[in-house]
Amino acid sequence: MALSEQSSVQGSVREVLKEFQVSFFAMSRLPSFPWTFVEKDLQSSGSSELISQVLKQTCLHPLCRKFAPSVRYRRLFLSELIRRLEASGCEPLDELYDALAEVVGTEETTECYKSYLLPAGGAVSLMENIALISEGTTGLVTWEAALYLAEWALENQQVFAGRTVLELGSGAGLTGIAVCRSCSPKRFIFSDCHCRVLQKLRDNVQLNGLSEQTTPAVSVEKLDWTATSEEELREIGADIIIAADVVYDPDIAGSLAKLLSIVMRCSSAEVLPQVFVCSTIRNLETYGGFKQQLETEGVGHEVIPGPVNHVFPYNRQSAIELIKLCR
Ligand SMILES: C[S@@+](CC[C@H](N)C(=O)[O-])C[C@H]1O[C@@H](n2cnc3c(N)ncnc32)[C@H](O)[C@@H]1O
Repeated sequence: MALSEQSSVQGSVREVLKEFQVSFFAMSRLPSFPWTFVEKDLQSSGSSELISQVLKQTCLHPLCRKFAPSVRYRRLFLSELIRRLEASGCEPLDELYDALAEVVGTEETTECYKSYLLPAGGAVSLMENIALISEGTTGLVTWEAALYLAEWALENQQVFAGRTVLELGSGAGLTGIAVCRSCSPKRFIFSDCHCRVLQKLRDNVQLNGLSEQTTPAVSVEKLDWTATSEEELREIGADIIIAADVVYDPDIAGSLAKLLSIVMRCSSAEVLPQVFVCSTIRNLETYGGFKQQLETEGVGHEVIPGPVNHVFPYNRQSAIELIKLCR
C-alpha cells in the first residue's frame, strides 16, 4: 500500500474509533455506530485488531471505570461486537468475553452515567435516569435541544464570555456545564423547579468540579416560571438567559412566555438580557402557541442559524429551532 493511502486509512480508523467512543459514552442508539466500516475492516484484514481497539476506547477506557454507561447498554454493545466478530470468522478475542462476563455479573440500576466529550478535551459526565420520564419529570435526562444549544454555544463563545448567565429548566445540566467549561462566563446560575431535578443538577454540577468558589462561580437555584417575581429576576441580574427544550407542554409554555415577557419588559434597553430559547418542535400547535403568546406580550423573536460542527451525537433529522427574543 502506498504511504499516502496507508496514512489516510489510519486517519479513517482514528475517526471511526473516535465516533465509537463519542457515541458509546453518550449511550447513542447502537444502529447509529459506524458498523459498515468495522465489517469491511474485518473482511479485508481478517484480524480482530479493530474490535480490540474499539473495546479499549469504550468498555475498557478509564472513563468507563469512573462513569459507566448503563449495565444494559454495555451488555448490548458488547454482544453486538461479539456478534460482528463471530460473523466475520476472525479469531475470537478473550478480552471481549471477559468484558461481557463482568457486565453480566453487574446489577442493573435505574440511573447511569452519560459522558459528552468536548472538542477541547475532557467530557461533561452526568448522572442521568435511564427512563426518559420518571418521578413525574422530564428533567432527569439530557434532551436533544440541550445538545444543539451546547454545540451552538461552543461556536459562539463570545456571547457568554465574562457574562452572568441564567439557565431556565436546566434539567440534568448538560448545556450549562458545557457553557461553563468552554465559554468562560463570569457567573452561571442553573435553575429548575422540580426537587428531584434540582438534587440531580446539584450532584452533576459538583461532579463536574463546579461551585460558588470556581471560575465561573456557579449556583443552582429553585426557579419556578409560574412563581418568579420581577424582583427575583432583577436580583439575578443575568446578561444572558438560555433555555433548552422547555416548550413541550401548552400549560407550562404559557407561564414561560409570561416570565420571558417580564424579563424583556423590566429591563432598560441598555441592560436588556439576550434571551435564547432552543426547542425541539414536536407539536406545531404547542410551539406556535408559545410564539403567539410571546407576540401577544409584545415580545418578538428571530431564528438563529444552528451550529455547523457536529460535536455531540444526536438525531440530526429532529426539528430543532433556536430563537433569540427581541422587543
Ligand atoms: C424537557 S426538560 C429539559 C431539560 C434540559 N434543559 C434539557 O434540554 O435536557 C424540561 C425541564 O423544564 C423544567 N420545568 C418544567 N416546568 C417548569 C417550571 N414551571 N419552572 C421551572 N422549570 C420547569 C423541568 O423540571 C425539566 O427539567
